[in-house]
Amino acid sequence: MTIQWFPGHMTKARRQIEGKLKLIDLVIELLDARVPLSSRNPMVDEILKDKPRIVLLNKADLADPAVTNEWVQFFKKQKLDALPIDSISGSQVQEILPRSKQLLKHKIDAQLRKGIKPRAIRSLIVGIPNVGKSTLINRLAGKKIAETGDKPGVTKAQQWIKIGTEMELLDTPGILWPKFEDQNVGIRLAATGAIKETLINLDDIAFHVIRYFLKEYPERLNERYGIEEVPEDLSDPNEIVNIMEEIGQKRGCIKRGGIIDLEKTSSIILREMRAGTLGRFSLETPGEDT
Ligand SMILES: Nc1nc2c(ncn2[C@@H]2O[C@H](COP(=O)(O)OP(=O)(O)OP(=O)(O)O)[C@@H](O)[C@H]2O)c(=O)[nH]1
Repeated sequence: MTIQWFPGHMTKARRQIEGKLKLIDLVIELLDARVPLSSRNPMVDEILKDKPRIVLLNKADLADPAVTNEWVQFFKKQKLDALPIDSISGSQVQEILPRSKQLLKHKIDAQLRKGIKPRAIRSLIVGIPNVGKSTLINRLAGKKIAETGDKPGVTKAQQWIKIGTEMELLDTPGILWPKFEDQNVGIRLAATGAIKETLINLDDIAFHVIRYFLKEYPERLNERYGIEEVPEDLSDPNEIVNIMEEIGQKRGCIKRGGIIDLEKTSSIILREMRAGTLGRFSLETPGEDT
């Protein structure tokens, strides 16, 4: 599996962000709480350099809360303040301003000591496509500013949006790219809907999802599909395909001649997983190989 990504786009995106960095005090790095590393640009430190930064683990409403907690600790060790949020309901979004002020406290205090009234913190949201940048901008602004959608690559058009009196946000987010060369990253991003399904074989994505759920959340597969036994050897692809076929059989995905329709089965698994029918889940944990 290879995903084509024109290197020229990366250079252009990087230059655009570097141009904006000069205008701002703070970067808000948006990651998907279910896949914080896979949804992270591998060159982000190099691109953002020493610009103060807070990390937001977005879509935390969909992620496994225990694993999200582990990620918060992981980022803390890297001296990064990570905050789980849900941009749709707005849960924890109100924490962004106090955390930003805390991060820039030395600068704000220095201004106050000189008798200067601190100006609004200028910030920029950065993240890969479909991570929720526009949804967060709209939530912070309290109105619809940016175009949102569930298809990757919708964000377009720049001005400062006032977030109360203490923060201003650039209305156009910085678009980063994920680590495409890693097959696991591609699969996890396709599983969470961050990259177009057409780029990766549906069966491949569902295969990896089922294997992960068998390992981490077997009880969910039992509840939903009646999968009572977890195969001993999860590294054996046959075992995983057997489980997928069992699901297909139960869901009536049968082709002519009694053959299980794996593509239809995969499509059902992915749809139900994304709709939350299989419960809240994370597809990677800190320390695990990505
Ligand atoms: N459940 C949940 N869904 C979210 C959250 N934030 C965004 N979404 C959904 O994720 C999808 C992508 O959100 P956008 O705000 O369009 O993402 P974006 O990063 O601006 O995407 P591009 O325009 O492609 O760069 C939409 O369907 C949103 O409704 C969240 O916190 N929780």
